[in-house]
Amino acid sequence: MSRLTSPKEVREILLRHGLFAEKRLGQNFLVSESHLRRIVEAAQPFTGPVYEVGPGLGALTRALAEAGAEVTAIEKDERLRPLLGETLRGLPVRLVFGDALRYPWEEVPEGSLLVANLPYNIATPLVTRLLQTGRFQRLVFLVQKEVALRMVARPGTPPYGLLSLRVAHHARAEKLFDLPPGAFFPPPRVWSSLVRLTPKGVPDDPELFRFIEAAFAQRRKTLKNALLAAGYPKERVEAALRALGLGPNVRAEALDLDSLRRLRAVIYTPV
Ligand SMILES: C[S@@+](CC[C@H](N)C(=O)[O-])C[C@H]1O[C@@H](n2cnc3c(N)ncnc32)[C@H](O)[C@@H]1O
Repeated sequence: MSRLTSPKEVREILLRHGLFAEKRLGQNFLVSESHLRRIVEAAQPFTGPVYEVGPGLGALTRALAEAGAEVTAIEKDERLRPLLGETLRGLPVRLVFGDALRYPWEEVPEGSLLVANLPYNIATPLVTRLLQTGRFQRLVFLVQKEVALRMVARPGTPPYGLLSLRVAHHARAEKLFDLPPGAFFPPPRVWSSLVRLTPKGVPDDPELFRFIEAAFAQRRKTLKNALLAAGYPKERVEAALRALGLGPNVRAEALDLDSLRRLRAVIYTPV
């Protein structure tokens, strides 16, 4: 059986099934055996059911199942059904065909894991949603390097923003290693990174994030002007900045999650 770990093997199996890699679905298949192994290692131990989004040709799915994971794989591309039937034959994998953004993630068992080479166009909304469910104990996934940098960014650095804060609210974030375009077939235009998120079990806080969205809505403005533009009362904003020892020209991207949380609390404290 083909290991699917070279461009040649991937080209052959696609050809045999009359298929081609669909760019629209982010189909860049991982063809590097050593990276495959490192992804499986980063996800272990498999202390809960493993969900994979986008099994593609089944290379990662197979590696996970062979390492003892109980895998549910959700694939949008119905054309891959016969091919996955072949590559996953005999393995205890549950295949679901459909859009991962419509999957009932709120119903997965607590302590589940996500392990995936994510389609680039749904990575951010999907990861945000999975964190919000509070059901995952570990998420290990490949994304474009630029998205990985935003997920792990510290305040005051260019990639820091709403995504960094959403991730920081829910989880400890690590960027484990980078992969060159040549680790995939067809090769994407950009580098990718493996990210591991370890949720802290903190409930979602939609009101805090409405405030943070307002603070970051206009990055060129000062925090004060961004909040005024969003309708927060001037005297409360000024008083809160003073209470936190922040100058009137401070920008949202200079503040960490804790400072933004305190700022919001002071703005909302009745006088
Ligand atoms: C980057 S490829 C990864 C394939 C395979 N896991 C690998 O590592 O070689 C992304 C996969 O996600 C699938 N996909 C794209 N959008 C999806 C969606 N909304 N829901 C589920 N799967 C999706 C694509 O068809 C493709 O198989």
